[in-house]
Amino acid sequence: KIYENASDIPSLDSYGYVIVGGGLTGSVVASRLTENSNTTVLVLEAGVSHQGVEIIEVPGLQSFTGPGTIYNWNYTSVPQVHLLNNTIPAPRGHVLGGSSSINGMWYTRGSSADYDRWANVTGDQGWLWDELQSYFKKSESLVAPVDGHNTTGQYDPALHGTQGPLQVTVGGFSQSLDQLVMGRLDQDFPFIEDYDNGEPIGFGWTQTTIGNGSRSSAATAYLDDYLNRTNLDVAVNSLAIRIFASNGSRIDTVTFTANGLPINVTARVEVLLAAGVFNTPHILLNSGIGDASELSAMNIPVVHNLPSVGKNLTEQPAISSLWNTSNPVSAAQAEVDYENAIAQWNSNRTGRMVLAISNTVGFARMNVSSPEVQALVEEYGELAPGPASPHFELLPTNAFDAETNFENAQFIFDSVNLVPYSRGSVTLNSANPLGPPLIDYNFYSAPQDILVMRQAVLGALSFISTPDWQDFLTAPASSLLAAVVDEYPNVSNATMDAYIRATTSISFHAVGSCSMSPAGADWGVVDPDFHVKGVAGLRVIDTSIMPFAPAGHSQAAAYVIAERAADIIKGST
Ligand SMILES: Cc1cc2nc3c(=O)[nH]c(=O)nc-3n(C[C@H](O)[C@H](O)[C@H](O)COP(=O)(O)OP(=O)(O)OC[C@H]3O[C@@H](n4cnc5c(N)ncnc54)[C@H](O)[C@@H]3O)c2cc1C
Repeated sequence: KIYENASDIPSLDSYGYVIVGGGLTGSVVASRLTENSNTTVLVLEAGVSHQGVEIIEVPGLQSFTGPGTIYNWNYTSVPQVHLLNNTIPAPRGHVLGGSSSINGMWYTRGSSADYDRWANVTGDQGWLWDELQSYFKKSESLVAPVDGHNTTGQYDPALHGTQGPLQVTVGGFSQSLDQLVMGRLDQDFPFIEDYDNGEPIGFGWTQTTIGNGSRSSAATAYLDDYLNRTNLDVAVNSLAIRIFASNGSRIDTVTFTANGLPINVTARVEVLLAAGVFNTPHILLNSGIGDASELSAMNIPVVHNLPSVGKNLTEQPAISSLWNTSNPVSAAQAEVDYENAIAQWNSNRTGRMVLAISNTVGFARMNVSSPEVQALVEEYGELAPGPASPHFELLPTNAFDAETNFENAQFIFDSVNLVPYSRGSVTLNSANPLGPPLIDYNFYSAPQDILVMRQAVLGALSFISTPDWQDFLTAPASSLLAAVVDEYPNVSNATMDAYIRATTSISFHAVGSCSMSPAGADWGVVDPDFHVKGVAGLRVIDTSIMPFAPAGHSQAAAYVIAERAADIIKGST
C-alpha cells in the first residue's frame, strides 16, 4: 500500500526492514523481500508516486522529466575546475522508481570484464559476469516491440530473460536515422547483434526498458502489482534525514520528515540505504558516518570514522555534438506532428511516442593505429578492464525536443568516455541535513580522461564523414564544433580541448560514492555483502556501491545489484 501521509503508517516499530529510497534498487529489494510473507518492509520515499504521471509513462516525453520538475532532485555540481569552472547538472529521480522513472531507458549491461573486475577488487566471486547471468535474466522480460516488426538478428534471445518483471524491448517505431546509421557500418564500425553479450564492440539496435509502448521502471515492474501485499508499505513524501542506533549498539532507526515534522521509525532487522549515488552518502555523513575530520569540521558528532564515504564518485563524461540537418521542420509542423503523436499514443500505444531517444547505439575501442593512441597506451596502459571492453560510446539521436524540434531538424551525436579514471566526491555543504550535498564530478582530473575523450569525438566525426551523412548534415550548430570540424582529421589539441572543456557534461551514470571493497579492507564503505563496514544493522544496496562504472548505461547493473542484494539479505535472516 502507498501512504501519501506518513501519519497514516500503522506502526513505527514493527517492520523488519526499513528501506530508505523507493528508487530503482529500493523498489526491487522491497519487492523481493516481501515475497516472503513473514518479512515486513517499509519503504520511505522522499518524492511522490509515479502512478498516473504522463511524462513518466510516455517514453517520448522523457525530456520533460528533466531539471525543474518535482520528479527530479535538481542538484547541480560544484564548478568544475577542468571545465572552465562550469557547473554541471546532477539530476536524480525524486519519485517512486527513482531515476528509473525519469531515465533515458537505455538497457545496456556493459562488458563481462567490468563485473569480473568487481569480483577481483572485492574478492567476491559472486560478482563475476558468469555468476550474475542468472540475475540479469531474473530481472528481465524481453518483449516484442509494439510495431510488430521482425526482430530477427536485432538481439540474441538466448542472452535475455523472459519471465522477469522488467520489460525490455527494441524500438517500436522506425526512423530514417536508423538506416543512415546501419548503412554506415563497416570493419571500422562493425555491427553487433546484441551488445549484452559481454563483449560490446560495435553498433547495434538499442534495447530499452519499455513494454507495450510505456516506460517499464522499477516502480511499474517491481511495485505496482505487489502493493496489495499486507507486508509491504510504501510511504511517499517521506524524506529520511538521519539514521541512528536507538539502543546504542546497532543502527535501527531512521528519522524522516513528513509535512515538515520529524518522525522516527525503527527496523527490527536492518536498515537498508537505497537513496542513490548522491543521497546515500549524504545521509551517512549527516548521521556521523564518514571521515571523522570532515565531520568534526562541520560539528557533526562522529559515530563511526569511515573515510571513504562520499569518495570515489565516478561519472562518464559525455559530449553532445549538435548539427543542423537538411530536414528542417517548421515550428507549426512540429506542433501538429507532436499533437498527432500524443493522440496516437493515447489511442493505442503506438507511434513516435513509444520510442526512447534512439534506435541505435555503438560501442568502440580506440584506434590503435593512431600514434596518439599508441602514446596514450604507452603512458597509461590499457584503460579498459579487458580486451573486448569498449573505451567509448557513440550515440546518434534526433535532437528530439518534443514540441519545437520534432523529427530530423537537428542531430546530436553523443561521445561518451566509458573508462573514466577521475574520481569525484559527495560531501556536506553544511550541518543542515535538509540542504543539498556538494557534488564534485572532478572531471578530467585524471589526465588520460580527456585524451580518451579526444578519441571519442574523433570517432564520431569519422562515423559521419561518409557522403550519405554529409548530405544529411548541413553544418555544426556551434562555433566550437565548427572549429574542430574545420581542422578534421588533423585537429590540434588546442582546438579539440577548447571544445571538450566547454561542452563536457554528464552521461547520467554517476556511481561509486560508497564503494564495495573486500571484507576487512580498510578502504571502501561496504563489504561485498552490502554491510556498511564497522556499523551493525546497516547495508547500502544501491548504485553507490559500484567500485567502477560498467562500460555502458548503469541501470542494467543496478537491477542486478538489487536482485543479488535481495538474495543475500534473504539468505541471512
Ligand atoms: C536523467 C537520467 C537519465 C538516465 N538514463 C539512463 C539510461 O538511459 N539508461 C541507464 O541504464 N541508466 C540511466 N540513468 C541511470 C539510472 O537510472 C540509475 O543508475 C539508477 O536508477 C540508480 O538506481 P539507484 O537505486 O541507485 O538510485 P535511484 O533510482 O536514483 O533511486 C534513489 C531513490 O531514493 C530516493 N531518495 C533519495 N534521498 C532520499 C531521502 N533522503 N529520503 C527518502 N528517499 C530518498 C529518491 O527520491 C529516489 O527515488 C539515468 C539517470 C538519470 C538521472
